[in-house]
Amino acid sequence: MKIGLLQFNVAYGLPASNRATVAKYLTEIQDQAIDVILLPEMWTSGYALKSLDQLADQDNEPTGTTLRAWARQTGATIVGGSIPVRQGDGFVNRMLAFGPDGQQKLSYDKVHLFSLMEEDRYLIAGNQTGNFSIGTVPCGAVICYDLRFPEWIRKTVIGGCAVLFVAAQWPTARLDHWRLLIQARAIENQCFVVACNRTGDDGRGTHFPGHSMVIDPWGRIVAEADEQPGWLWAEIDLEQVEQVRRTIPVFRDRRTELYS
Ligand SMILES: NC(=O)CCC(=O)C(=O)O
Repeated sequence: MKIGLLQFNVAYGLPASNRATVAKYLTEIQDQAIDVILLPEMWTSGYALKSLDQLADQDNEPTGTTLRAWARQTGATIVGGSIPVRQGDGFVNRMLAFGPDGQQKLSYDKVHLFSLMEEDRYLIAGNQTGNFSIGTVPCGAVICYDLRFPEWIRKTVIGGCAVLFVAAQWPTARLDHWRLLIQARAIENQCFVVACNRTGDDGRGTHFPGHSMVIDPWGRIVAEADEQPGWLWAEIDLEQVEQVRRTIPVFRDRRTELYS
């Protein structure tokens, strides 16, 4: 599976500009055989939570149509980071994925809202795991702060997951946590973790370090970006998942009578 992670400097409160940025990066990869593309968290709006009335999608639009068109155009599954979407009287932080045939594969609403960035004041939390498949490969998805909840990720992986996608806006102040948590989640769940973070400054005092990463089921770094915006590429060998699960049979050895 060939994967492209697109980390970029999300323009605060400017969805049209952010859509144009991604579209421009996608022109760089025409005619390449790519299986999956991953975008960062809240990539249309940034954390402009006070302006969600104007910035959020309605019924997943217009971003749903854009992601669908990009998936068809690139021939890749697009795991579309996340975007704010109006939901009833409030808003959710939602990840959508579309296959190369334009079919929607996933709608996952961030479950753990990050109070340090006031998400709990402005957003409604999801309550369903993000399981989907790419071809025959079982995949899972979580969003940023969800990474700190191993019990939630275990539940996602038990639902079937060889590759876990993570979309993030994770600040530089906790870059060491970002790198360690991604590796830990890969080791304990014996799956690939593909994690895309944004770069740049949000203009409000928070800096984001990029460092998008791909980790294999043994916890080794397959690819890691630096702070610069752009593509990170990785090719992953899915057979490694079963190899690692055979070597240390963690899933067989769980004591589910003691915990679920
Ligand atoms: N956008 C987020 O959920 C940020 C999470 C974060 O920074 C953390 O330390 O956790």
